[in-house]
Amino acid sequence: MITLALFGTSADPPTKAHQKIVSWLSQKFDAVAIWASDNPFKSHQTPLRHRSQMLQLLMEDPDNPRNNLYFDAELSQPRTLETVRIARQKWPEAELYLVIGSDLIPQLPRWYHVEDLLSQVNLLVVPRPGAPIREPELDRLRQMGASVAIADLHLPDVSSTAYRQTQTSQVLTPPVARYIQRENLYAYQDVS
Ligand SMILES: Nc1ncnc2c1ncn2[C@@H]1O[C@H](COP(=O)(O)OP(=O)(O)OP(=O)(O)O)[C@@H](O)[C@H]1O
Ligand SMILES: O=C(O)c1ccc[n+]([C@@H]2O[C@H](COP(=O)([O-])O)[C@@H](O)[C@H]2O)c1
Repeated sequence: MITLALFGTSADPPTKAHQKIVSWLSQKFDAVAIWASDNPFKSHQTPLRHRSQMLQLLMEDPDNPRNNLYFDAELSQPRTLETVRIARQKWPEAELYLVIGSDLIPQLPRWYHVEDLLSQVNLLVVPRPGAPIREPELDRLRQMGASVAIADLHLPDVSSTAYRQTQTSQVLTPPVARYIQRENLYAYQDVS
């Protein structure tokens, strides 16, 4: 049995935090599957094909020495239950760990068929600055059948939203910043 981490993101755009998460997972798990997807709860500023391209650029980082990262466009489903169904077909021998930041804990009970989802994966929560992990919320997930672990990982306080609002390229990895410049994405538009 191998351990497989599943990390999906809207990647609009992917930041240095996403990069750190992927590097850490690559060191801790036998294999890591990543994908960019549309989020049923959000609208996105950039077409999925660009977000997928930018996410793949994270894999070029020399901090990812292990050859165990898989970008997989077939996993790119808005509903994670569908992603997990596909992952189970592809890696039938794997124990699955669904990775989410702690900011997603309060909304997880509203995900599509969440109890079915939680019965098929372990949950690995990555602490996010500004999103404290509250025990009652974890208990609620456990009551829904979740097996929860907390990652021992310290991440920068950066977000895709902050990038979209300020275009501060320090929150991006250099290949992603170059891609955005080349494709002229997230161009500042003053509509006032
Ligand atoms: N700085 C961070 N620390 C911890 N987890 C993070 C961080 N940034 C993103 N994540 C986690 O990575 C996953 C994908 O995040 P997402 O692509 O939505 O980034 P985001 O910065 O939250 O985007 P947006 O600002 O557009 O909502 C989610 O599980 C999220 O919780
Ligand atoms: O399955 C759901 O109902 C569901 C609801 C919201 C978000 N998700 C998934 O959660 C992952 C992270 O989303 P995001 O926007 O926080 O990067 C991404 O793969 C989404 O498809 C899934």
